[in-house]
This record gives sequence, C-alpha cells and structure tokens, in this order.
Amino acid sequence: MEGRVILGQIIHCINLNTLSVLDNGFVLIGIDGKIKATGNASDLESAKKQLNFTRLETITLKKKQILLPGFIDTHIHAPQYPNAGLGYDKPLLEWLDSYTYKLEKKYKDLELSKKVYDAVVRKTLDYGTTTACYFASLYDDSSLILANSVTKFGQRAFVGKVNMTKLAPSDYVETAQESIDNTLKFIRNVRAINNPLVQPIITPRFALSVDMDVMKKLSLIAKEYNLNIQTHISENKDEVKMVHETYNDLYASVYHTANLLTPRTVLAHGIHLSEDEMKLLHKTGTSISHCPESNVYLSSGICDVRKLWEHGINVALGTDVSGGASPSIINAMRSAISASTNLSFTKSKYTKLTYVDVFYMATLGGAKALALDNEIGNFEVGKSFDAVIVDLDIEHSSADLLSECTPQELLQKLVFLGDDRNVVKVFVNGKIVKD
Ligand SMILES: Nc1nc2[nH]cnc2c(=O)[nH]1
Ligand SMILES: [Zn+2]
Repeated sequence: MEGRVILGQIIHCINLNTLSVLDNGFVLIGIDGKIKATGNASDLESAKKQLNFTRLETITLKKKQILLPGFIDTHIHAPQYPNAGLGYDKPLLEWLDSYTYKLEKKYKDLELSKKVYDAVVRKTLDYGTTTACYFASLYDDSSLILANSVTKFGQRAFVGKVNMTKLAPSDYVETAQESIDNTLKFIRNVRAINNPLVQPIITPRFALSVDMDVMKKLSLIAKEYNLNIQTHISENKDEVKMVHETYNDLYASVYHTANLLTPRTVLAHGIHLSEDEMKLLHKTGTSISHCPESNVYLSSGICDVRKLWEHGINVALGTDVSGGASPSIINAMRSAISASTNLSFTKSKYTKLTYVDVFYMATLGGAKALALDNEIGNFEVGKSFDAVIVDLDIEHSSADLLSECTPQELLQKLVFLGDDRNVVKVFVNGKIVKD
C-alpha cells in the first residue's frame, strides 16, 4: 500500500476535556485520505508492516511545528466578505438593513460571485479552515458558484442557499414558492457536482425572514434529502423580542414547531436563550455556533459557553463574517477566550474558557455540530485526514519563540498570537490544499 506519514509533535482532542499530546508521534495516511494508524514514532515500523505499507512519503515536522486537526468554521457568510471590518456602528437589525442586504443583493452578478467566493475559500484555507459551513445568498445560481469555488480549492464545506421571504428590501426577497423551488434546484445542482466533500445545507436566514409554513417545508426537504440545517437564534435582544411578538412563542420553540431542531442543526449565536430553550436544544441534539467576534462588533452580548455546556449542548466556533471581521478560526478561538474572560469579571465563581476549551470547539466540537464527528475533528483511525501543520518559528510572524516550548505551549502561542503565516500546510481528506 502507498501513503504518507507525518512524524513529530501532534495534538488533538479526544473529547471535551481531554487533549491527546504526542511529543514524538506519527499519523499514517492511506492514499484514500483516511487515517490508518497513529501512535508513538517507536511503533511506526510495526504499524507499517502490519498494514502492508511499502511506499510512504514522509513529512518530518521541525522542532517548533505541530500537527493539529483542521479548523472548522461552523458559521460564515461568504457574500458578506467584502464588508468584513466595515459597518460596526449599528446593532443587528439596523446593520442588516444598512449594510448587509445591500451587499448580498449584488450577488445576482455571477462575476462578482466568482471573484468573492474564490477569495473567501482561498483565505479561509490559508487560515487553516478545512471545513466551512457557509451561508451564501438568496440566488441559487450564485450560491452554486460558491460550491464550485470550494470544489476547486479542495475545502470541505456545507453551502446554503439562503431562504428569505420578508423583512428585507423588496428587491432582495423571494416568494415562498420561489424559495422552495430554488432550494430544490440548488440541492440538485450541488449534488450534480458530485463532490463528496461539498454538501448543500438548508438555510432559512432566521425566524423573522420566513413564515412558519416555509420553515416547515424546509424541514421536510431536509428530511427527504438527508441534509444538515443552519440558521440564527437569539443573537440580539430586539430580534428576540420581535420573534416573541411575531410567533407568540419562545425562539427555540418556533424552530422546534417547524421541526428544524435536529442533531444535524447548527444555530449561530444563542446568546439570550432561556433555561427552557437550552433544555430544548439539548433534547433535540442541536448545536450552537459561538461567534464571539461578531457578538462584540454587533454589540449583541456575551454568550455563556459554560452554561450551554452545563445544559449538555454542543458548542462550536464560527467567524460569522461579516458580523465578525476576521475569517480566521484562530482569531475566533482567541475572541472566545476574551469574551469568556469578560464574563468572568461580572459573574462570581465563573471559570473562563481555556486554550484547550476553544481548541476543542474549533475542532471536534465543530465536527459534532456538523454531524461529521465520525469523519473529522481529530486523528482517530478511520477518519479523514483533515489537518494543519503549524509552525511557530516563522520570521516576521507575531509569535516569536525565544525559549523552548512544549507542544502544549506551541498550541497556546498559536491560539493567542497566531495567524495565517503560522499555518504552513493544510490537508483536506489527505490532499495538500495549502503548501
Ligand atoms: N450575524 C448575523 N445575524 C443574522 N441574523 C440574520 N441574518 C444575519 C446575518 O447575516 N448575520
Ligand atoms: Zn450569521
């Protein structure tokens, strides 16, 4: 058998509280991109023999390099990328009206779509995002271009054509019928690309954008086509109030009534959830995508990740570009620690999130949120090899290493100081997509 072996310092999460660290380890990858064996370097020869590996390409990591699972961005709006870093003077509902819909409706232009989507995919891969869960726009043909960009550059992704029939400019909404018909067309077209790494995802924008009837139809489509679901929940207090007024029910209950809460559903934000709503999310196996940078820039609030965990809810990370400015999950890890530290100033006996906690959310927690934890998220044998090689000894990067570091310290340097310069190689399903 042919394949590839990576030798050196390896870190991944076994579960929420457990980091696995190999000081001198190996990961053996088959030509099919799957992990065949892992362990200490001293056991490599016997693993090779047992698995009948004859020809192996070897990558030996340098002293200040570590191998990590690829990062997973569970919430990013690809068409909003040109607005990243702009327009943070307004809270959510005004921000959507003043900046966001005005930009998104330009994606009728397929040239613009290709230019921006290629840039977003290239940029997120450069930051080590091996899997992204994208909101595209209302337009199915433009959203298909995002699925093609992702295919071209080799990223693993979910791509959602957004459903929106109200509460937006009259030239950026669809009728209920168009919304459903174009979603079905989009699903068929993404499936026709025949790329197993790219899946369509059901994407009602949020409860205020569509009626119950459309949400129910979308949940039936998700069931029939076996699809994941994504939307927003409880991001902003005015939004929550409007949802209560519109549906006379709790935000999470609205989605539950529509059958949108499933173990394959990821909801962005979840800042202002009540106890009952958290219980409902736990009961239905729904995950939250925590988007800490966006929550600060849109003045939405601080999400209490520990509380969600206490309720048994899985929490992942999202950049939420352009609610968040940075397309980097390394940045999202850092922002999650800042957000939780700020929370600890106002709550007694609150333990702020650690670098291990946020690393978990960026990897295995993300995989769980997308129901891909049998496929990616760590280096368990049988999973696909989605990984990053991180180098903390890059000249002119912000992470100067002036002393010896353990693998755990190298990971901390990445979380608190790292950027795309430190991500020197990226693999998706065993294939190198950044070198
Ligand atoms: N952050 C964010 N929240 C939303 N809620 C509904 N649409 C959006 C969006 O585009 N971004
Ligand atoms: Zn969002």
